[in-house]
Amino acid sequence: MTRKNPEPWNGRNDGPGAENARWHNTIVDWTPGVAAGSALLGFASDEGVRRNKGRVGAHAGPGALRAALSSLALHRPVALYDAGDVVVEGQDLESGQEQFASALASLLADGHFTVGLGGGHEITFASYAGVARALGDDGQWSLGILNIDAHFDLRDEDQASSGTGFAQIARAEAAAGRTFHYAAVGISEGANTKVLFDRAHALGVKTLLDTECHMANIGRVRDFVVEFAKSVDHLYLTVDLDALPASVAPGVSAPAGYGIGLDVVREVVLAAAGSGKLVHADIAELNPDFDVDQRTARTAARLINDLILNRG
Ligand SMILES: N=CN[C@@H](CCC(=O)O)C(=O)O
Ligand SMILES: [Mn+2]
Ligand SMILES: [Mn+2]
Repeated sequence: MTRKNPEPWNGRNDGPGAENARWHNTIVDWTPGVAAGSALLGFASDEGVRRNKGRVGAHAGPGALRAALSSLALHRPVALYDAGDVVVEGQDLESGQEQFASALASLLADGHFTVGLGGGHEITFASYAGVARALGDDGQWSLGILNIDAHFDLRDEDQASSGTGFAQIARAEAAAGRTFHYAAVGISEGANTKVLFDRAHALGVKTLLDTECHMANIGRVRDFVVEFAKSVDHLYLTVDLDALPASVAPGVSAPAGYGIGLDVVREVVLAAAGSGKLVHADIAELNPDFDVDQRTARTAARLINDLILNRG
């Protein structure tokens, strides 16, 4: 595992000034002591996907997300920082998760809003660990974890993977004497066995199925997010891109057979961003090897942009 410094951002340049602002000519490298803003931290890992028997390639996700963000126009002044990547080398996922958690906790302690760039969904335990450290590991705060995903990722296995993150968090929260607050949006009945649904039920997971997530039902979807956010002190949003239809997000390990529409995902992201509770978000499972015309990366980039610009 290593820490990689940010690389230069490039993109279309239409001239100087705020009216020509894009990500690449606005974002600067994070350095200690910079004014609070929004900071990107990559997690270049697919060791969790490999352990979960998926299609590897997500280690290149952070670079592909930056490339898709670079030319996006910025319509409001915003302080953007790139804090580089934590790179998981070989099979040492746990050291990488620890290093990501430590770097994330420092950024949060400095007052930044942070966005984790995955990487497989093994990023979620690293994100959680960093947020918990920043809040105070032994504190009695409540953290809501909102996951947009086709999968519960509640596998109960000896070895951590991209499919175990929320079971690991549940155990960590119980060990700290806190209640586990987990809400999942876009869950597919076809992609989760009864064992996983039963585990979700036993853990009190609030669930919206993919079949419930459509625009005719958007009021209920929005209420679900708003009520969940109200019920906790702090919110962490994680977006697994395999929640989207395979036509929108082909570049993932496990493309959705059904999937929830981008308009619904955007509403969920905006509701989380506007909750006033959101401290951290991450985007998981982008696998550039299977992407088509950067379709998945571009979609993810718009969601990151929406999240940062609409955070209340
Ligand atoms: N993070 C992904 N988790 C899914 C993967 C499913 C699959 O590979 O088909 C899971 O473990 O259920
Ligand atoms: Mn998934
Ligand atoms: Mn997942």
